[in-house]
Amino acid sequence: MLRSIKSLTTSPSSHILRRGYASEAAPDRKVAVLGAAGGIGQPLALLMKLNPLVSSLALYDIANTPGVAADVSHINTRSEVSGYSGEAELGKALEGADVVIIPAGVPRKPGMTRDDLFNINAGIVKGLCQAIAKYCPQALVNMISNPVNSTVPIAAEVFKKAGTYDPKRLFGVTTLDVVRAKTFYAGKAKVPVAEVNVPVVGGHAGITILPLFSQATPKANLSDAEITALTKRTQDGGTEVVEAKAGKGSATLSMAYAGAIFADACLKGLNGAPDVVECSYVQSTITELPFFASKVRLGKNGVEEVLGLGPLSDYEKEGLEKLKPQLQSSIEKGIKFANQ
Ligand SMILES: NC(=O)c1ccc[n+]([C@@H]2O[C@H](COP(=O)([O-])OP(=O)(O)OC[C@H]3O[C@@H](n4cnc5c(N)ncnc54)[C@H](O)[C@@H]3O)[C@@H](O)[C@H]2O)c1
Ligand SMILES: O=C(O)C[C@H](O)C(=O)O
Repeated sequence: MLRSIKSLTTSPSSHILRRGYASEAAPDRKVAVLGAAGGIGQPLALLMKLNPLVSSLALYDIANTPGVAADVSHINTRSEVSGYSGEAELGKALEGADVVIIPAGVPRKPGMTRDDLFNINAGIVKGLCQAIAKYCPQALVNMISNPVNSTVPIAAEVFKKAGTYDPKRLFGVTTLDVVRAKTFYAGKAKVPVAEVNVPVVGGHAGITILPLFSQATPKANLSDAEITALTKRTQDGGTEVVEAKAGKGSATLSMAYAGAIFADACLKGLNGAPDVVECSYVQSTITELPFFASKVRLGKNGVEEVLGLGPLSDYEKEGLEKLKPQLQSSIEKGIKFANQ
């Protein structure tokens, strides 16, 4: 380990703990972030450092981790922060992890699809998952690296080969689609954004992202044209950011926020909190596709229940049929790669 930094301000008498912000009764939980020095990794490390459910935060990247770890470690919250740099330290970063979050890999540039990242990111994800199978096979894996529609099937195949696959413990992080759908819906429906709920199902690329605005709450009387526009904006949300960043990467800050929400839900589930439900891309039987994003109930073992789609509008039924061939082919591509 290049550097192990203990936060100096996490003694039981610290201000935050005295205020009860971090429950002293919360069990110890280790979270590892792989790709922690990147555009998502850094703000995600910050947000996980702020999470009182985390007792140990391991930050891993192929380079530049010590600086990020030193910086984050000075924040006076519960978790102890350790930085790990380079493959030789990956095992230490992973040992004992309850949740592993993976934002490692290259982001899109304008004109690229997420699938254009496959050639580089598939190999990165495969290597990281082999290490997870070896060092923390029980961990809940939160896959952020794109193309998520393929990287999750790759992870599943790697774990199967290693004999450690548990479909309840593997998640594609699609929370950013939900975050976007909520924001865009609130703006259009003129309802308080904090009260909005919108399930987003399918996958995480273009038309495979299917927001179910017919189930959105609070209810609003939006026209078909408005629903179509909201759906398209949610599906193209990633591209909107890639174009605005003009070659400097894709969503990082909103993704870190979304990743932190999803990891927090995983931790709450592990700790036995009731009714923890988030959308995620998981092994699924609710359609004929082997992986599919939908609402998932989280618990002590990861996925407790994959919830059904609920009633769909005709527009959403059409969207569901359209996305299936594309999602199926991304899944097959991932499986084929992992078994090469
Ligand atoms: N799921 C989603 O909703 C979502 C949203 C945004 C971005 N993403 C994806 O997240 C990934 C990361 O995006 P970013 O903007 O943070 O990119 P980035 O280039 O800023 O950071 C990626 C980091 O990964 C590291 N890395 C590369 N290979 C590694 C390896 N083998 N082990 C550990 N770390 C490694 C790099 O050193 C870098 O620090 C991209 O694939 C992007 O498409 C997904
Ligand atoms: O769009 C991208 O390439 C990154 C991410 O998947 C997103 O939805 O923002």
